[in-house]
Amino acid sequence: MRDRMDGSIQRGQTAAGAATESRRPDGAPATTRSLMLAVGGWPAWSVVGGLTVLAAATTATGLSVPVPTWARYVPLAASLLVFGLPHGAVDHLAPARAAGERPTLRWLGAVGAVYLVLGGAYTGLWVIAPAAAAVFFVGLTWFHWGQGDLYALEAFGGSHLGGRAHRVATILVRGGLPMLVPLLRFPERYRAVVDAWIALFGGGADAAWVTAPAPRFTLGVGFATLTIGTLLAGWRRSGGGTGRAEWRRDAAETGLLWAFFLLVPPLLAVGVYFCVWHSLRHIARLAGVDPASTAAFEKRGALSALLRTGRDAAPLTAVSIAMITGVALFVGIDTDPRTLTALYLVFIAVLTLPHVAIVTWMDGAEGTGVSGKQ
Ligand SMILES: CC1=C(/C=C/C(C)=C/C=C/C(C)=C/C=O)C(C)(C)CCC1
Ligand SMILES: [Fe+2]
Repeated sequence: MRDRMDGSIQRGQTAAGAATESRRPDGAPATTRSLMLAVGGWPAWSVVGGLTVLAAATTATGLSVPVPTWARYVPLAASLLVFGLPHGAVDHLAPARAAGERPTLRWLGAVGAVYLVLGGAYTGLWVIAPAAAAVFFVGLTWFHWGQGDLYALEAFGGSHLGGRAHRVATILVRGGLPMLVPLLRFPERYRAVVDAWIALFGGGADAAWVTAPAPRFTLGVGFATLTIGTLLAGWRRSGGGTGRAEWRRDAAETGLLWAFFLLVPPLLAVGVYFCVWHSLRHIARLAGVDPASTAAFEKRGALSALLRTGRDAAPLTAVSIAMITGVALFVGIDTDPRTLTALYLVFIAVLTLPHVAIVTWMDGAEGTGVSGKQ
């Protein structure tokens, strides 16, 4: 969908691209790239890189840094305000903007209906079959976080990305890093999180299959092979010049995330990743389709663009926090952080299904992700 021209991204073919270009004929595609680097690139690389170096140093020196139990919950708790919940709270405006239109009542109604139907159905599944709903949630996040990273790779340049098979493989690799790699190193902690989701619904909290060693070994070897194969395919396509540099960034990110999720305890790692990696990348995407945020970025920089998107996200973030607080009070949940985290994640799960539908629709409208052509 994007041809490379003089090192900038050409988005002419797409609905959003056409609108973007007509709004800013002076090089909007390059702005998409710098927005993704400034908002979705450097902050994520610094935080995830810093934590990985720290974790590697303590592991290598055998030094044990006791992380107090409550601290493990901090990033996930922070995601209520720090980019996590807010990144989805712009869904009512995002599809219209991705299509190069103004959000009208019709758009709002359509997004509301998607949330009501899919969110409602998925809530039902949690009540009827919590174990199946839990497995589905991990699979859904696997796809969605992979989809988010594929979009970012394209925004960075992405000329090493191939056709559909390579794109699907890239989604599987990028989504599997946060969803599968923690299981390989920390099965017990992984299982505790899944058990707590199921326990919320009173079911027998026993996801014993999570910690079974044989499938874990097979999954690990399979996923490592998929990672290497996907990177090799990208390397072959990348040729020389900027393509090779883009491939190098992809490979470095992939390696970094492998190390991060192998070294940092999962609750902490997934919480940090959700806030500064996935959510910030999506916010960079949102800012890129919103003329006001893009203008703010061009004039005053990344923080200004973030504040504008934050303003759009504020009302529905507040509604979501009120809803989850209401549910917690209504069911009289205890204040054990494990239970609160489980409730928060199930709440996120219910919001994530419609959110994924919206983002997948945006991919189609913009001709990106699996919908992208080479
Ligand atoms: C916390 C945690 C887990 C799952 C988290 C999930 C599934 C989060 C999903 C968040 C979403 C979808 C946000 C919206 O984009 C695991 C990997 C089971 C175990 C380790 C700790
Ligand atoms: Fe998302």
